[in-house]
Amino acid sequence: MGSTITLHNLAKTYPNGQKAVRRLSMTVADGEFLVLLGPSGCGKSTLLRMIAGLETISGGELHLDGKMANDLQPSERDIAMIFQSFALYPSMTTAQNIGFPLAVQKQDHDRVNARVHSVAQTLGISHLLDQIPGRLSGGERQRVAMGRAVVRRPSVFLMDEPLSSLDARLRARLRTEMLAITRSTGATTVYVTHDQAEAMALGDRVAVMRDGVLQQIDTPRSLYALPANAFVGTPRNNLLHGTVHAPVDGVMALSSGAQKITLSYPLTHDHQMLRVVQGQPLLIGLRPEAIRIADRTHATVFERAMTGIVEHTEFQGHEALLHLSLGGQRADVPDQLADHAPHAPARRSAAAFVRRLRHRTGLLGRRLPHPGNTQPPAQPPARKDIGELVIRDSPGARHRRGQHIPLLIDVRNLLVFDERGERVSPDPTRVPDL
Ligand SMILES: Nc1ncnc2c1ncn2[C@@H]1O[C@H](COP(=O)(O)OP(=O)(O)OP(=O)(O)O)[C@@H](O)[C@H]1O
Repeated sequence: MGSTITLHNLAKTYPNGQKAVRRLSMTVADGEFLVLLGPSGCGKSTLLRMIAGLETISGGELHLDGKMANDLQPSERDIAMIFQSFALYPSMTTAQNIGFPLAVQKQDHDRVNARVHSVAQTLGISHLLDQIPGRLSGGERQRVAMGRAVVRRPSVFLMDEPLSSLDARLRARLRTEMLAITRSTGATTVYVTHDQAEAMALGDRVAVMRDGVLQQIDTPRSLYALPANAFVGTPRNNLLHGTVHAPVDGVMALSSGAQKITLSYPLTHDHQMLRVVQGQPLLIGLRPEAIRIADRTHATVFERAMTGIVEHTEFQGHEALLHLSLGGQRADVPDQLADHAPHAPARRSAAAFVRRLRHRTGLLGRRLPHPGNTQPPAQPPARKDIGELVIRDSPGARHRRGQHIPLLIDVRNLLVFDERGERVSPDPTRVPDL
């Protein structure tokens, strides 16, 4: 059995004034595996430690199974925590380390023994029960640490980058095992990582954080398909500066630098709505599946030709990454997003959407300057040295620096964000159809 964890406007300000978590609200369902994803310093560990009771809460409420838990002692929360640096008792054997939480509860020796053996078997470390940690490998020690967390069958697991010190193969194997164990116990899990691939692989849902602010919480599929903003979508997106052209008597197009992507007619609902942001500085997100290397003669009705110039090739064994220049300017995630809490879901009418778009892009009223930041948003510097576009290539292809590469862009897979990084296309009010 797991617990439901509810955070309501949870906040943490450290004594030095550092705001690590800002009014964060979400609910983790009973038995759910939730991944907290975000870059270093965004407040993931602080949030986890507040749930565990290891850090005081500065504001808001924490509820465990509907009961206010802000002031509960860690030992009263039925929570087990697993850290990156697994602190095992060096002089205790594997069996003693795993059984320790039960031993301190003064449980019957035979019962403890039986539980330790059963847990060790599940984790594949029965043959290591008499070893001390100094004689174990990193992976084995992490298994023992997991065993110690699992043995008392807590209703919540909190895991803080538990696998980050292990090599890639072991990490992949252990994370599958960890998922299986938490599923089998029915516990609720909150798992912290800054590894996007790990988050996507593990999470029932993924909560993306930036600078203490929750950006989006959703299933991995929805996060990938419909990122709320450029920050959430960036790790797998190429982000280009661009604008929408919508001449009254011509075809609508997006341009980036000297290159143009004409949209397909009849226009989709999402593309029709882009008319409202014409002429505005925008960010165009191109996911890897939106781009392929092929000549315009191979284009489907949804594909548009572009040309990239090879700046650099990164050989990765199973594939190569081509860094291409498009003659435009690569965009980075706007800093303004940092303090910007995502919008509450809006009404689903097109009119409301248009009004909101207009407001955001300054057609109606001026946007208020960000608190403490009265400067206009600065354009990030051009990074022409490595190109604006990174695409996958077959490892056998030998493209030379300076070579012109024909590209086809699928207009159905375009993401468009406003200059603050908020998604404007696909329609932000659309419910994922996945
Ligand atoms: N005890 C503390 N006192 C003051 N500031 C702190 C303290 N602990 C953390 N911070 C700050 O709070 C912010 C969030 O830290 P936190 O460790 O929660 O981030 P994180 O996302 O877990 O980072 P990482 O992935 O590097 O562990 C950071 O700016 C950090 O420097």
